[in-house]
Amino acid sequence: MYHVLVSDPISEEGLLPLINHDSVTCDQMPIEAAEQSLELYDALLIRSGTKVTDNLLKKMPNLKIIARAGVGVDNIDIEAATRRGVIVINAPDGNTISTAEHTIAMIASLVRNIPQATRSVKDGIWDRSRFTGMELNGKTLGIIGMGRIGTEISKRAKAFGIKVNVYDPYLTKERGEKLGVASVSFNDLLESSDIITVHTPLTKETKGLLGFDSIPRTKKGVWLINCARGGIIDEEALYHFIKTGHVAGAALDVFETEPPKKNKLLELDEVITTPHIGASTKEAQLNVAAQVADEVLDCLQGIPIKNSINLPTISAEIYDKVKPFFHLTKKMGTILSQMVRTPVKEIELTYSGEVISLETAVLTRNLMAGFLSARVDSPVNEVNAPSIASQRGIIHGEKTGLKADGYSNLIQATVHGEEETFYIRGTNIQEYGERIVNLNGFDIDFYPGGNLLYIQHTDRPGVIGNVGKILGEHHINIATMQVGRKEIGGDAIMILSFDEPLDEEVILALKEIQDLVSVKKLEL
Ligand SMILES: NC(=O)c1ccc[n+]([C@@H]2O[C@H](COP(=O)([O-])OP(=O)(O)OC[C@H]3O[C@@H](n4cnc5c(N)ncnc54)[C@H](O)[C@@H]3O)[C@@H](O)[C@H]2O)c1
Ligand SMILES: O=C(O)[C@H](O)COP(=O)(O)O
Repeated sequence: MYHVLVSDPISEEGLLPLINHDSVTCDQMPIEAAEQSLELYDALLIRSGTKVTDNLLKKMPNLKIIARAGVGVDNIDIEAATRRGVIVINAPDGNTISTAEHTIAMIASLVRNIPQATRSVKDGIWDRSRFTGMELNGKTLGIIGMGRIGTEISKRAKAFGIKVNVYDPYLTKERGEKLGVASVSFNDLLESSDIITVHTPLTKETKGLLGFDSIPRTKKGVWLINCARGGIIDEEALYHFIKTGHVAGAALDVFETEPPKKNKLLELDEVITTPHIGASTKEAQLNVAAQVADEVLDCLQGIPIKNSINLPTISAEIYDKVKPFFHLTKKMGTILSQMVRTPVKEIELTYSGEVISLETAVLTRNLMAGFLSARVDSPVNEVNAPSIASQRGIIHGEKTGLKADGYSNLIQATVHGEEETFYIRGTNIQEYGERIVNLNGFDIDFYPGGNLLYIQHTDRPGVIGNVGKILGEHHINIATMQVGRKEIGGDAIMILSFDEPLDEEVILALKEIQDLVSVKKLEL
């Protein structure tokens, strides 16, 4: 008999296949109430209310799977679950439509003052002139993040006669055309939109994407919406620009801290809110519950599951053989994602030398995971990377036969984008471990780890000296430095490593050097 604990409110109807299954006993109660019997459970089903910490996992030694009935898994310590061999799954698209509909409802409510007018009527005040709104027909909606939810919003907005502009650096032109939206630059979106709605994950790049720098570039009287994750719109900046009258109003389903505490935005009439209920409809809850119920049953019965976030799919024996290339391929993907910031159509892996006798498919998936991690909301691993890539129209392929160039093994990953092609080559050398040996035709040799800086420049006397001079002026010690060029006086690159991470100020100073084409920190 399998024991399942459902510790958040999840649609019972959706869970019926699990609840009614002969081999399952299902308890529905919060973690605190199950404290005495935690060691019993084989499966844990949650929403965002349950925090799955390493400590909780320690008390659940029998646990095989954690199922998140929804998208975000930021309340689960994935690393701890993976380490403890617990599979984590989610239901990535079960609540897409409901969240898109909620966003549309928020937009309509905001521009027509519906919550404020409701309050006024209920207070006995019949004031029709105070609530003059804005018509949506003919206005421009800027959607930042054209994934599952952004796409559904664009379809619905068009029915209102709204023109839709989208900004998503990872959206290919072809997909944009297929969806019938105008893909524009971030700046054009800011300048052209009457309403801006964000639908990206919360990442280092999207935190404060609408903030003190960008909001002043929007139209005066712009309306801002956040039904994605708190923090994508900087709350401090939002408050400031509503007070100055630049932003007409905002609709927020999510907050930097939930529930919001002492949040000044809640004092403003121009701000309408809901308590993170984008996914809270009967239908969405039924969808996500049914999706995870099926997957949990499959998992408990040993049937392969589809939406795993961390499932290791290879046996320990195969894992041992591919291990030397495991981190290497992940890092190659991560470097590629930082080198290529434009839409991508294809990732092609070429293997040569000893590595071709191994289970290279897992390495390819691993590299894709490294590449995609910076671009999508939910965790990407070697299990779910291919399906995430295909959802985004990125194809991938593998071949063998690259000349090993004297290395006992060599892996090349080539990214074909709309505007550029970029490749990276890596190897694992017995005495030295992982090395990156070529970046887009530049022979180079560095360990992919630590604090790295990539500089592209023209091969001229004095450039390297100037880099050293600026770093010296900032009291920065260079640990290692590699230079690669294709021909004398042509394009060249440098890879430098440091003991400490570099400040932005140093990067800005380096960018001032003549003959430097690009300067990037490589984060691994
Ligand atoms: N309010 C709710 O109850 C609720 C419900 C479901 C999902 N969500 C949140 O909504 C957001 C979107 O969910 P989704 O399912 O559409 O995710 P998704 O992964 O399908 O789409 C995210 C999109 O953002 C794009 N993106 C990534 N970085 C970007 C950047 N720097 N600038 C512009 N675009 C960028 C990606 O290319 C992708 O197309 C997530 O934050 C998710 O957690 C909220
Ligand atoms: O990540 C999600 O799916 C949404 O934010 C909804 O979360 P909830 O299931 O706790 O409502």
